[in-house]
Amino acid sequence: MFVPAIKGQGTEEQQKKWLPLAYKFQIIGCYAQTELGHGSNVQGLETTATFDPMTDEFVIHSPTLTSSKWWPGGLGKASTHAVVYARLITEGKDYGIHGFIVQLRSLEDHSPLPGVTLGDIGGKFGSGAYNSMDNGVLRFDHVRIPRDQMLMRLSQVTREGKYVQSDVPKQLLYGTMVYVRQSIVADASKALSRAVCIAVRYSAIRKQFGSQDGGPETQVLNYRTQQSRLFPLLASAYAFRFVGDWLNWLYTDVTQKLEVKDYSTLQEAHACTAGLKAVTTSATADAIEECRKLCGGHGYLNSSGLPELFAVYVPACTYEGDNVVLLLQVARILMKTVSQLTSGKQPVGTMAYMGKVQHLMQSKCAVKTAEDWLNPAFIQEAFEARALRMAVNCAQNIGQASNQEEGFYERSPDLLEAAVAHIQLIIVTKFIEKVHQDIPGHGVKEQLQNLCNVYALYTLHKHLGDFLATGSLTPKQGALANEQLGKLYAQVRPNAVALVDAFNYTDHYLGSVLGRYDGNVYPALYEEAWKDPLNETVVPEGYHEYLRPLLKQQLKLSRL
Ligand SMILES: CCCCC/C=C\C/C=C\C/C=C\CCC(=O)SCCNC(=O)CCNC(=O)[C@H](O)C(C)(C)COP(=O)(O)OP(=O)(O)OC[C@H]1O[C@@H](n2cnc3c(N)ncnc32)[C@H](O)[C@@H]1OP(=O)(O)O
Ligand SMILES: Cc1cc2nc3c(=O)[nH]c(=O)nc-3n(C[C@H](O)[C@H](O)[C@H](O)COP(=O)(O)OP(=O)(O)OC[C@H]3O[C@@H](n4cnc5c(N)ncnc54)[C@H](O)[C@@H]3O)c2cc1C
Repeated sequence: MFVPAIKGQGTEEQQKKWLPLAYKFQIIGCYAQTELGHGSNVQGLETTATFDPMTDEFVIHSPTLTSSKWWPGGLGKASTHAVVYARLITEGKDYGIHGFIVQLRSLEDHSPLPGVTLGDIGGKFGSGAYNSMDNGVLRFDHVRIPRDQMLMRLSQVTREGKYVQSDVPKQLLYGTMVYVRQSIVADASKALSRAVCIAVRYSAIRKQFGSQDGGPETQVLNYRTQQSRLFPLLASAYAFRFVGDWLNWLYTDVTQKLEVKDYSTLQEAHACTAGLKAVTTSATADAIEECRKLCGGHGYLNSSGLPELFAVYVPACTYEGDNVVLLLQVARILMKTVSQLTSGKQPVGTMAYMGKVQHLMQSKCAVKTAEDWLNPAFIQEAFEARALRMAVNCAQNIGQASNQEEGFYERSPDLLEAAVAHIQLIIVTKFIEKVHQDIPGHGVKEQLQNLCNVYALYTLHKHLGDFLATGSLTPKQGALANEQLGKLYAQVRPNAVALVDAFNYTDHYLGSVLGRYDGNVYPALYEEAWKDPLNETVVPEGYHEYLRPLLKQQLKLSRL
């Protein structure tokens, strides 16, 4: 994040100076935004950067305990520099949050520079790999930096101390977060597909209970309940991959537009990255835990790979924007779009469907049989109607409040659901678009088509309340969707293992005895147990000190 921050907010000159140093690891940088007292509310940060025209320097200071930087990854032990976000004060006026490059440690011996106090914030959730990340705490006591270490692409402070705003939107200050949020969506698919690969492979190996005619035991993957819990997660892994690819395209497109000062798609980029980050990370965190349960008792062993995957993954719901906070950003943009519908302004990009308001508010779903749900046009329209009607309902309810902000606050739980509906529509749409493209490989398209339908109909089934409450579907149509879903699971079953093998993960990368490619699970589990340090001794440490006296005493008592 240090590098993208300099790329996005630094002038060409600043980029020329700092980026080669970072690329060659001659300096190590971190992204120091969050403080002890404020993370979500970036405008509430308290660290100050006060310009001193006498010396042509900024004085970086932490005025309160709550202004201590808290969480930045790489800060605690490794970083020599940070991009620090602080309130810029010049000529006695507070101009709000800006980025500054600040050296923290000596390049000679790595000791903190004068006025800098820093360290690691301590152990984190689980005993997994995230504890190898040195998330840190940082305080400044009037630390001076040259004026040219303010990141000056978006605004500048002159030698005289005059504040000059460039003609670019101030939201570009948040550009690094937009970049990382789109990477996090791609990362969600990776984490989810790892968990699903382990659970599918193991479910094909694991057998429980005999068949009714006394034949061999049943692979747990053949249980309908196992399929109905697992196959939607498999479909989600593919869905997130495709929407992640599309989001990467959108981000690249926005970046190219920004270079020629076209800011028209900035809002779209913010809404899509924030919303997709929130929906995909929440779904992935839940799915990894579900995969653990799908592996029964063995899923709880560290050697299954799932506990560590969960512990490392779950903060994704919080970092780079708490998911609820991000969904409320999407909701704000939805409300703005709804309010502009009456003025005739045509929504664009992923909001374009809202332009069909007249039709979608009254449309009746034409599904009559379970097979009708295989028609992508029916799926698309049902998701569009649900999302639009939820947004319009929210807007109408907010409109009845005494003021907009109060209404937004009161209706925020409904707004969250409306935002989720909009984002799920994007995921479904991008999956449908994907399966309409040319897809090489015999039968691959058909499999992707099945997964696309599983993702859409499972999402519909899970959120059926939304579809019914908005009148987008009848209860009968909801039941038909569920009936079709069951048929789809049966079609996915013969290819389930191939569909996870297609992720092409090595055993080393998966790090799971349950998810081994060769399926040799039981010998591997048995062997793994013996590697436990507890098994290095037969008689445990502490036996003579604690257990023996206790056992002896019991023996004496029983002889009395
Ligand atoms: C690099 C490779 C990555 C690989 C990825 C894999 C894994 C990643 C691994 C680890 C990640 C590790 C660490 C994570 C690091 C961090 O967590 S860094 C800290 C991140 N912090 C946050 O995300 C804070 C969340 N808060 C915010 O984003 C914002 O402050 C806010 C919630 C959006 C509110 O801001 P505020 O200024 O109050 O805005 P307001 O609501 O008033 O909106 C003003 C207008 O600005 C628009 N807007 C808001 N955000 C953006 C944006 N990002 N881009 C564009 N526009 C934005 C908003 O829509 C408003 O527009 P109007 O037109 O005025 O309505
Ligand atoms: C592993 C990890 C790595 C991190 N790395 C970095 C880093 O490198 N650099 C950095 O600067 N930061 C980093 N962070 C900080 C991270 O970005 C913040 O923790 C995150 O943005 C959430 O902010 P917060 O902690 O202030 O949560 P809070 O905002 O305090 O959230 C607490 C609760 O309040 C709710 N809430 C908050 N505001 C609202 C609202 N307006 N409406 C409704 N509900 C609300 C939230 O939903 C949540 O339930 C990291 C955090 C973690 C966990």
